[in-house]
Amino acid sequence: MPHLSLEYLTAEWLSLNNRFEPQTRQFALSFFQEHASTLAEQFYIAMLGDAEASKYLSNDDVQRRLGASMQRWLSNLFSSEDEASVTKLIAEQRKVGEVHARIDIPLHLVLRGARCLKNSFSTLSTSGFPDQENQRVDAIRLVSETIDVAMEIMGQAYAISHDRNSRAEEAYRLFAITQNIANEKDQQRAAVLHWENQFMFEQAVGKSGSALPRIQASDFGLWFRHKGIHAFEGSVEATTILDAMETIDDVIVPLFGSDMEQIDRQSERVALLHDLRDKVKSILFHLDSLFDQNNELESGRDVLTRLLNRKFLPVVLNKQIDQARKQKTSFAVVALDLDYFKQVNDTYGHQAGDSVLQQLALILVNKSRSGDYLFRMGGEEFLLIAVDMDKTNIQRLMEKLRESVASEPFRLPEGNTINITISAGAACFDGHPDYQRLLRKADDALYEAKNAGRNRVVIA
Ligand SMILES: Nc1nc2c(ncn2[C@@H]2O[C@H](COP(=O)(O)OP(=O)(O)OP(=O)(O)O)[C@@H](O)[C@H]2O)c(=O)[nH]1
Repeated sequence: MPHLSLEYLTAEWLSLNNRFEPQTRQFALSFFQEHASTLAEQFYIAMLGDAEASKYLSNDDVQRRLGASMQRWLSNLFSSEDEASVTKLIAEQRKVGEVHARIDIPLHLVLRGARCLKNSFSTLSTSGFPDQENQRVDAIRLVSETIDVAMEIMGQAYAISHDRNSRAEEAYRLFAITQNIANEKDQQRAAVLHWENQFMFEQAVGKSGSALPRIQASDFGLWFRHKGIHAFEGSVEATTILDAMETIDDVIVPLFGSDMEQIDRQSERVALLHDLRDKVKSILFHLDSLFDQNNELESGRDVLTRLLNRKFLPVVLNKQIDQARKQKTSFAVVALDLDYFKQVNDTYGHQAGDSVLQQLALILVNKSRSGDYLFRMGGEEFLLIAVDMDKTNIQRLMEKLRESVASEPFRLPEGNTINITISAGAACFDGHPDYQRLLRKADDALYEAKNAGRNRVVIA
């Protein structure tokens, strides 16, 4: 999509400004400064009335900052006069459009917000020019046209980013299941059977309902709910597998529960086990079919470590945010970085450094769960997205990773071994829709861990 050039937009915005008297612009400016909190409040009430819009505004942090950011945005719109500040203003509108696309706010909601602001201005400004109706009409036109120009620029940046995200999302859907498809299929089949075995054993030794393992929380369950479901999105088989898992966990397993005495007649117990086995068979059958349909897809990974590269990070994070919101769960983002890695390269050579990176990737894969995501962000920086994770568990997981790395002798190509440590910083999803914030918090926590002496973990 071609961009309207910056020069063209700047000239248009300046000519819009010049069509109005300086005191009209001044009026708009002081009006917005004076009424910022009332406007934010009205805006908030109007948007919360819309179920779709409210989910983008319900986060406490968004709510707290809304008034201030709206005031800043409006003040800038009416205080920028010369060419340099208008150019800066245009860049700001583009950035806002990109943020909206990143957090996937539908464009019509942004336009609705703008309409709400224009409407509030024309209603509230009646007292500003009691005797001069013409000036009030002028001010309304200025405010309306300025907000429209801002929306136009935001909208264009939004569309460009959104197109890019959609393409990445589609590519990711194809990519997600294609990392060695035969392997993945075998691994996930084995994970289903492992859960079934575990369940059979535990119920045979007399464990009751709540203590019995649930398939949705098993390795397979996590993998399917977080990765498989995106890869196979829209297919009937995927829905059938999700339904089968739900029936197992919510209907069949509880019958093995504290009411076991009531189903202690052998025949009822056997019938229940048959039901369970049928559901597991159905999961395996549909899983095979999903893999078979998708076995010709391409893959794309970091060449050195075979971890994900950062290309799909935005898609994965947006999907996790969406899922966490819908299912009221949380997840964590962990930034990991090797300590003093430069010394390894300087002392033992680049090839030795490469081998350390590969061994580290292997440890991270082995110590995380198959539903988690591991990225190599570049150089010696890694990122883990730990699904279904809260603050207590992430602390435990990070310590486990840190200790595993510290205690592992890393083999170098020459045959000798060295010890390496990592530092890590984590942030848990707190309901805020913008994943960049989460990445920033994890990075800040990592920075803190480095500053505190390295070989340690910090949670934001
Ligand atoms: N062998 C190898 N080295 C890499 C690769 N990518 C980045 N590096 C090296 O990683 C090193 C990173 O150094 P720094 O950023 O100073 O970090 P550090 O030495 O680990 O120090 P701290 O992170 O502060 O503990 C540099 O020497 C890079 O050349 C790679 O793919 N292979």
